[in-house]
Amino acid sequence: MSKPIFERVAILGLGLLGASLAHAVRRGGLAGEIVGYARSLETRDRVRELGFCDQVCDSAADAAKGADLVVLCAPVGAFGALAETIAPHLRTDCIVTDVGSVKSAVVRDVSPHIPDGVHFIPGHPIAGTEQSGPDAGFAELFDGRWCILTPIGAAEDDVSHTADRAEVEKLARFWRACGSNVDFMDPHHHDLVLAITSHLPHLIAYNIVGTAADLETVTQSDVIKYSAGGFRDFTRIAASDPTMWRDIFLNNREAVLEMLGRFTEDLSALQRAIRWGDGDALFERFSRTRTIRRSIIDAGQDSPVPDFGRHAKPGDKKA
Ligand SMILES: NC(=O)c1ccc[n+]([C@@H]2O[C@H](COP(=O)([O-])OP(=O)(O)OC[C@H]3O[C@@H](n4cnc5c(N)ncnc54)[C@H](O)[C@@H]3O)[C@@H](O)[C@H]2O)c1
Ligand SMILES: O=C(O)C(=O)C[C@]1(C(=O)O)C=C[C@@H](O)C=C1
Repeated sequence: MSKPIFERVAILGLGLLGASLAHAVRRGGLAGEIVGYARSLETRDRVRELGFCDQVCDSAADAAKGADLVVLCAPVGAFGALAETIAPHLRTDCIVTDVGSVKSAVVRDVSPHIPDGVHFIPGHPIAGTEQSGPDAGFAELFDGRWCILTPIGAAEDDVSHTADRAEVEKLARFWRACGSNVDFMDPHHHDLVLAITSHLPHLIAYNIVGTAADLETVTQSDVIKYSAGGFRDFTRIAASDPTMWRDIFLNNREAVLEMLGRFTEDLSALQRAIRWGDGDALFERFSRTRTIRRSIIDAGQDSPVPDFGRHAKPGDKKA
């Protein structure tokens, strides 16, 4: 158990990410007090029952008051309004951060509301599951995963010239104590990288599962009964929270459209290779992608099944 890094951590939004963060903060003893806010009474009551916050407030302003760390954990489309609501109540010198899956739009929406003397340091833990809500949270979610911080004005991998250098380092220390590895990027670069590694895969999953569900010649029960490994993996991703993902696509539009354009061209090339029986082209492509998978495993970015960080929680029965 470490010494607390913050006196009062306010977590606004108590779904998968907010709840997991509260659990991780408690596990590490990283805060004197964990205060939570959720929009609905039902969630607030459930969080009181689950007991992972020391206090659950009925308003975001009350939760943020007196906090030296405020973490926005709602869907990214809600961040601007949340920041506006809490702004007058923020303690001077407090750090405001977030866990949103896009960064440029968050900087655009939140920065205008941040008062002088408050440090806004956007962040994104690259850790999640397809589950949502407060019951889905667990302390191990961030263990061994990357958390990307995108301090405003910092070049990639270099936070030395941000005005908030000491605060950036404090926040990085906090995420490390939550189990993460920390990296720095500028928001634009983050959005491009995540567009290909996270957002496009989700779009493809939503689309392929939707296509299968709409087929007339293959019934839905055929799809469910004979769902092979590949399709099954897509259905897990396509079960992710619709509000969260709507907000991600609306707020990372340009980067996603750029990656989607490239993807569509590459898909057309595969289509052509199949049509013309060009086995060499298919073989070359599949061999190249196999190397990527091996590099991910070699880099320790994939874990053996069952993967508690992604598919299940410790204590869950093996499927
Ligand atoms: N789920 C993932 O895999 C994952 C991973 C990394 C980052 N994120 C980011 O974390 C954030 C939260 O995602 P999650 O998976 O915890 O979602 P979730 O649906 O489990 O939880 C979101 C919470 O925010 C609350 N909320 C919704 N609208 C709100 C509003 N207008 N004001 C205040 N609260 C509101 C919801 O009631 C819910 O409690 C998102 O910004 C998402 O992009 C998610
Ligand atoms: O594993 C999953 O279920 C996830 O989708 C997690 C995932 C990802 O794409 O890797 C989803 C969104 C994030 O912002 C970060 C992580």
